[in-house]
Amino acid sequence: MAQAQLKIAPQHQAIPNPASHAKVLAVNGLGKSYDSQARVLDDINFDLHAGELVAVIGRSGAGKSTLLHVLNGTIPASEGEIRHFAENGKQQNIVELNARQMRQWRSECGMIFQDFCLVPRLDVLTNVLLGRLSQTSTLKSLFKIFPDEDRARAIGLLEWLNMLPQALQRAENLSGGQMQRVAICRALMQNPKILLADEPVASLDPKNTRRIMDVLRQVSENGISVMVNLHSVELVKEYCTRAIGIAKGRIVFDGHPSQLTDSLLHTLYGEEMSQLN
Ligand SMILES: Nc1ncnc2c1ncn2[C@@H]1O[C@H](COP(=O)(O)OP(=O)(O)OP(=O)(O)O)[C@@H](O)[C@H]1O
Repeated sequence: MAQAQLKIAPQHQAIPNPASHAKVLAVNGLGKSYDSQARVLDDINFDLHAGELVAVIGRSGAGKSTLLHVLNGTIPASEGEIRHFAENGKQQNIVELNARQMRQWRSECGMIFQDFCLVPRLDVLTNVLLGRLSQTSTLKSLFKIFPDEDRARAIGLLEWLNMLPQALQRAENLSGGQMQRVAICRALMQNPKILLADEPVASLDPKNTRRIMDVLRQVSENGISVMVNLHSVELVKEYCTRAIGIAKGRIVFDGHPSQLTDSLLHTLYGEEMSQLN
């Protein structure tokens, strides 16, 4: 996919529904408990399709972040299965992968973390190139030896997200919105089929928020399945093709954002309703 040439799309009038596209994930009976605590995720079931832009919503502590981390494999599941359907027809259960297979899975399932996880003292371009880490030897990355085609792709992605002027700046000198864009470039560098974004617009100003949401929409329109934790129902309704609502670790809503009624939102957010926008 040539994300590097993509341009931010203009405002969309109607949200398409890509639920009929190829299934990429089937999550069945997924559960998670940390230590001996009660279940943080309980009997989670859903399918994910190519090109969907799915918002994961719910009050603080509902389990949204945990869900994305379990899908990505950075946190192990306690029970259930996450079945991945690859383009070549192969299937695998993510919860059963060994370490090598898990590294491969993480290159297909990119994740943008809440705290960006950039290397502060490295320049922006190298941070983006580190997205190829699973496909490059550690020694080569240590000495910043990357193939020309990877460099060209990284530069293309930075250009797409208007970050090329900062390419040689240290990541630690960037603003939050700029760091978020670099984190997206790094995740896309892996050429993922699925992109998970854990609160990518938290603490961003309105302009940067729209910029990031426009990018996520563009990515999904190119066939990548995007799952994003969001706290703004307004953004969910404007951008997402589907919303999954979680309360106390269970899915209580799975449907089109336009179906999110006040009563459903009240079930999801309780007294946090007043803080929504
Ligand atoms: N590493 C951990 N060890 C123990 N408990 C954890 C851990 N991480 C999260 N939890 C607990 O799991 C529950 C769900 O947390 P999670 O971060 O997934 O919620 P969230 O919906 O993403 O919340 P927020 O919107 O505030 O980020 C919370 O009760 C939290 O305290």
